[in-house]
Amino acid sequence: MPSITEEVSIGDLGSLQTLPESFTWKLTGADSVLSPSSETVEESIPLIDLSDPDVTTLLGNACKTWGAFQIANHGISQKLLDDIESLSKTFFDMPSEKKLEAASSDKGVSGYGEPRISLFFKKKMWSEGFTIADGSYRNHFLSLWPHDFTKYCGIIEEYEGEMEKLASRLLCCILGSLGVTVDDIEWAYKAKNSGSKVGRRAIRLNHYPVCPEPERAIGLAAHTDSTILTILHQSNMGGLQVFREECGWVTVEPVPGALVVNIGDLFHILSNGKIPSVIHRARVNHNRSRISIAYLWGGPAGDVEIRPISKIVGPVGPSLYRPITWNEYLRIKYQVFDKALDAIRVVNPTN
Ligand SMILES: O=C(O)CCC(=O)C(=O)O
Ligand SMILES: [Fe+2]
Repeated sequence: MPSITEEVSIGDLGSLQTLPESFTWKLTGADSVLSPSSETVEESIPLIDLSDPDVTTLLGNACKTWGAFQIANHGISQKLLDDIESLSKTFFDMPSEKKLEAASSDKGVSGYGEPRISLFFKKKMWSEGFTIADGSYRNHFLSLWPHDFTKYCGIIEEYEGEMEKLASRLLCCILGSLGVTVDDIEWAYKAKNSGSKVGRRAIRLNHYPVCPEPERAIGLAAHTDSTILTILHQSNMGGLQVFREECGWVTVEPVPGALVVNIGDLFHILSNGKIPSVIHRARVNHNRSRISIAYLWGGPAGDVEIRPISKIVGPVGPSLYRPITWNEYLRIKYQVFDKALDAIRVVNPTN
């Protein structure tokens, strides 16, 4: 059999019959997934109906136990979810050269390319993505789809607007479970009252092509999101797994119409570690490709400092994380990756 050159373009992964060496991961026992027969723990993240009268308690418990949950009755129309999924599919189905025309620049995050966390790993991940972090997607869309430009930009704008509302609603409820409100976060309170956006946000379209040897490959390596929270629309194809200390990796089975919510590092900081960010990853499979759309709801722009909410820390409890701007946190994250929260942790917290 001819050996596969290591010059693999991520835009062509789905056509490969053999797993190239640069994509092989050594997955160990710790990487195995909780067997569905385990009786000791709840088997996966809870599905929460947002119209449930007990929603605050349910969300609070899910956040503390799992750092992730699925939501039903979230108010996002199925049409919008289908539209953004088919937009993503149209993009990823394009020839590699076409996708590369939308490649992100060296400096920027917006555009087409490998997962941003790739730089922390020697091996490559079996996925490609398109990040929408600013208005530059409009230029890409115009050259990719001159005829459908308005329609596709409309889908992105509507998705951003709807997700922002949903994310704010989730933030209120989860804070409520800790006995505080958005008004207890100074910058969020100011943003709310001035009618500006609470945090910066991005949409990441992810594509995981079919893989010849899924057990030796990884779609997206283990990470936490640098967000307040992330709302993930996964197509009806599973692949997302969350990590829980007590039971290892747990698969999040897709529930039709439901969305997945992951707690990110910023919520971890705001809650002084009471609502920890969740480690998660994406696996791949050999018979169907998978698309996921992540709405990443991040921190405030500029020199605004974020810190644990004083009402949560309380008059006696020490604040575990030092004040930091969101830009600085992201810089640290892209230097030390999974040690970023430790890097801003106060060594000897005093009251
Ligand atoms: O595709 C998935 O299931 C996970 C995506 C993800 O974690 C991300 O985009 O940060
Ligand atoms: Fe993620």
